[in-house]
Amino acid sequence: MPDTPQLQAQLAALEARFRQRLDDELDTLDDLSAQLQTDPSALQSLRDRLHKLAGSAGTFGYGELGSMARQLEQQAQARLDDATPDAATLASLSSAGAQLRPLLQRNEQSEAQPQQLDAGINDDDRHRRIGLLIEEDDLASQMAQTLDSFGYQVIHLASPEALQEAAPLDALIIDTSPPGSRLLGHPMFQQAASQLPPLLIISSLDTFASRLQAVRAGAVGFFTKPVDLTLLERRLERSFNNQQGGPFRVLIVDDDTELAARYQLVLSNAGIRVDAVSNPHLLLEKMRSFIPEVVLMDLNMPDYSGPELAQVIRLDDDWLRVPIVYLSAETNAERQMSALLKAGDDFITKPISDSTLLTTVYARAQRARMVSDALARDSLTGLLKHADIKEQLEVEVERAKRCHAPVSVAMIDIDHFKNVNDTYGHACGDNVIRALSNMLRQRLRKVDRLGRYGGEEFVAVLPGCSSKDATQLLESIREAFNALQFSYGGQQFHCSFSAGISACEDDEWAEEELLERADRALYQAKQSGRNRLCRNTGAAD
Ligand SMILES: Nc1nc2c(ncn2[C@@H]2O[C@H](COP(=O)(O)OP(=O)(O)OP(=O)(O)O)[C@@H](O)[C@H]2O)c(=O)[nH]1
Repeated sequence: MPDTPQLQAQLAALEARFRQRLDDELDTLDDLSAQLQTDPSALQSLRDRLHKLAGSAGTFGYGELGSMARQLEQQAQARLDDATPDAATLASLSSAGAQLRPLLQRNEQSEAQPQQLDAGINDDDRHRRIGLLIEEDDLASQMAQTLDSFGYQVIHLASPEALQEAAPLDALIIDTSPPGSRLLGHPMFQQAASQLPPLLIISSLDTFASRLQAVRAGAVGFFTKPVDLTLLERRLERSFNNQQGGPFRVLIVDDDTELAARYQLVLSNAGIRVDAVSNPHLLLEKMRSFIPEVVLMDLNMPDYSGPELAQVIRLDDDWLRVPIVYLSAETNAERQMSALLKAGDDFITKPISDSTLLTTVYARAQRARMVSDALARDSLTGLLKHADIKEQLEVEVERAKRCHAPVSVAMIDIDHFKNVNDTYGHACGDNVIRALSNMLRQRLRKVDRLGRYGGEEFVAVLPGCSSKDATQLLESIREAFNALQFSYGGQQFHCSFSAGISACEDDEWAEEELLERADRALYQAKQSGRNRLCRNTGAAD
């Protein structure tokens, strides 16, 4: 595979150059911020510099810094558009460099400890920040408590003006129901939807007009009182789904290793995971171990043609969802068509510009993931289905072997769930299942994989996590779930779960063994009284 030292050196050189530029850039931002106090004309330069930084930082792995630069850029733009002085914006812009510098340091620290980053529980994943603009104290505190138990960080906002100060927010929930509320008419909500976090609106009016007003305000969710908090949480989660799922995986099939290395450089620089095969005999093996979401296929190779290899891939039902894109200097439309009729989904014509390559791959990968997700996800919980979580376990075990890193598996089963159904009804039981799945999803990291294994049984795959770390994490979720209060028909009740944990802390284990061990540990947890975790470390047991 073309993961050559030269490529690494190229990437490293690019990154080092950017890192060096960052120091200078933050110094310049400091200067401009200071200048802003006395010279308003500095605002335009400040905005332009922030714009550039927002565009480049993420590409080089400084995602948080890039997002903050984007927020500041938007503030500067808003101020440029509106001549009315605004003390809060001015104060924020006057410390632009100071706000960005800690994010750079934070990035640096996490870069310095890649192992810890992998093995850490939850800490690498910032809790999602949810702003609440809710006047009614009872609703605000009930919502804060529920969102907190799902692992969100709740920020209470006293007024729309507080929005800027609270940025960056991952979502904003506003209550428009108090009589005479003009919240949605506030200038803060008149800006483009792309400049606001995803908006969820609560209203006391369940009418077409109130829904239309919500849509026009750019809402991604609309709820009438009394608010079903489980449903609201689910909608929140759905609005985040597009942002989740880890880097796209792209496989390049090309006998020209130099060229493949070039594509790899461009794609991996944009955060895409890339692998390459130059020997077609290894193609199927690579498909199975890497599980790509897009295949980039050279059209003409010495002993094989691209369409032949594409057809070999298409013989296997498992790969029907994976788009195959030909990379070719072939511009003849008829010949392109003939290749596509055999197999394959798209053409990119060589020479390929970096942006064409990236755009095509992104669009294809995004769509493939959406289709895959829609097919793979369980309708009640939105989690991966049985077969798909097993597939993800395979991917993670392979990765763990490659990186010599641990991976843990947790099998989680709600206790006495039949009683919940029998006492409160099946619909209420469904809500309990949803609540646990939402809580797990929130409290696990983005890199973790979570599936609904059976009725009230879940499987979590935790890459980079030792069994000790996994136990600690699951223990905190067990406590939070047990503390969650469910209500049904005026009755209140609590639920619990038991879990079995196993881990692969060396390279020898197969995924089946991990699942079996977790299952045995779960059985043990049930036998010893439920509402507890048991660990199966693989040591004589
Ligand atoms: N509401 C609801 N119930 C389900 C669903 N899938 C499975 N169940 C029910 O979950 C219950 C599982 O019961 P059991 O396997 O006996 O286990 P349990 O009562 O949880 O007891 P322990 O696991 O031993 O603590 C059965 O009554 C199933 O009908 C679902 O999607 N929704």
